[in-house]
Amino acid sequence: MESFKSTSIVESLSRLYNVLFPTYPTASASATPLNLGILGAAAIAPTAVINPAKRIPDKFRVYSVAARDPARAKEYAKKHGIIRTHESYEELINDPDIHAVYIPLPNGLHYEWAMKCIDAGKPVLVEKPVASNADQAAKLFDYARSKNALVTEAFHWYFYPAAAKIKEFINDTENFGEIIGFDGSLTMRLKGIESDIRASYSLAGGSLMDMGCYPISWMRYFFDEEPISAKPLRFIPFEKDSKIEFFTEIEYAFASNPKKKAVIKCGLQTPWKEWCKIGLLPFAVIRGTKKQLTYTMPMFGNYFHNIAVKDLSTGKTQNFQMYPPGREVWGTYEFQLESFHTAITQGKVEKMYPTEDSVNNMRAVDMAYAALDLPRRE
Ligand SMILES: NC(=O)C1=CN([C@@H]2O[C@H](COP(=O)(O)OP(=O)(O)OC[C@H]3O[C@@H](n4cnc5c(N)ncnc54)[C@H](OP(=O)(O)O)[C@@H]3O)[C@@H](O)[C@H]2O)C=CC1
Ligand SMILES: O=C1OC[C@@H](O)[C@H](O)[C@H]1O
Repeated sequence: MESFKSTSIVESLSRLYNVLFPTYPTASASATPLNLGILGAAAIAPTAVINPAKRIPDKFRVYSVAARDPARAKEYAKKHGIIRTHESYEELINDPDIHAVYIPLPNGLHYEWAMKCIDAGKPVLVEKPVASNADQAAKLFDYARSKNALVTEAFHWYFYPAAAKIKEFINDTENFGEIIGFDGSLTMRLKGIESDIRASYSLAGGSLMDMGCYPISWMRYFFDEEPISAKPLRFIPFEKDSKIEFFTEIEYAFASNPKKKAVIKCGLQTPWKEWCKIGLLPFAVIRGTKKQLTYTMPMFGNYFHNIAVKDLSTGKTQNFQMYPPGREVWGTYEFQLESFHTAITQGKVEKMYPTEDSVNNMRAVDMAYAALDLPRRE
């Protein structure tokens, strides 16, 4: 609890200003940053790596991007200040000047291109979910191990210091009680969803794949236990492809306690009514027998986050924040990228999202699809 504190409005506004209007440090003269290459002129790359790299210019520089259409790559590179482009994904990963690769391709292409990066001898940060299903994820990491290669999933929330502090807090059984429940939610209403990669079964889309994988990963992280079964509570299919869910609600059960349950809500096209009930912001609620903790904004926490601890015996709630001292403006992505650098340069792979968690997370996603009677993503 000592590491949790309340943030004043002035602190919050000043931090928010600096997050929205960032100033970046310049690289030191002696710096030898790693050259990062991006596969695909993807919408997420500026948030996930291009801007975060500007905060750590001694460690990374975004060196190149490749797109299916080379002209698109050139335009994207110009817009984002990327040094050069490659004519194809293949050419980029095989260039000796590229030291590491980031894969923000559609989910269904993660496995294929991560395997190719291993063969090209490149450490690779793969967007979530790391593969289309658990078998693929297991194969990918087995292959990476056999080649002593670094392949890691971009579950950026994991790197925000508040997550580990919360875990420490809830694991103090004397204070928190036994952990018996979880509610996690990540929902949105995406514009242009019909033509989005998330609505394509052949690209391994779906709301569990895109959004649900986050609250599932929070559940597994805070519970430190794998679910044994999943029960579908609600499912709204995409009218043009019933294999794609636009909104899903799933309940998981656990072996340690038949009463222990976790409810996950995720939506690509969340019904307005549901949004009014659950709110727009992502959250993870961990229920103990003595206390209940609500972590609002486990991702994008540098804009704002809140940790509400309710004492179940008094009914009183205290609210805290945990902006990392000296790095208040850093988001999940900056911490993730810095860890990726440490893993590459110092071999500290334990800094990255654990590979067994990547596989088990996909197992929980596969389990949910089976429970919904929907085909696993391939
Ligand atoms: N960490 C995070 O916070 C977030 C992660 N993501 C993840 O990042 C990945 C990309 O998401 P996002 O950036 O929103 O998606 P985009 O559609 O913007 O980008 C996907 C890229 O994949 C390339 N691509 C290659 N083959 C295909 C194909 N057959 N169909 C469509 N695109 C193709 C395109 O690159 P090209 O330029 O070569 O045409 C495109 O730029 C997903 O895995 C998603 O889960 C997404 C959002 C947030
Ligand atoms: O990873 C993600 O996080 C944020 C969402 O808006 C997005 O769709 C998803 O891909």
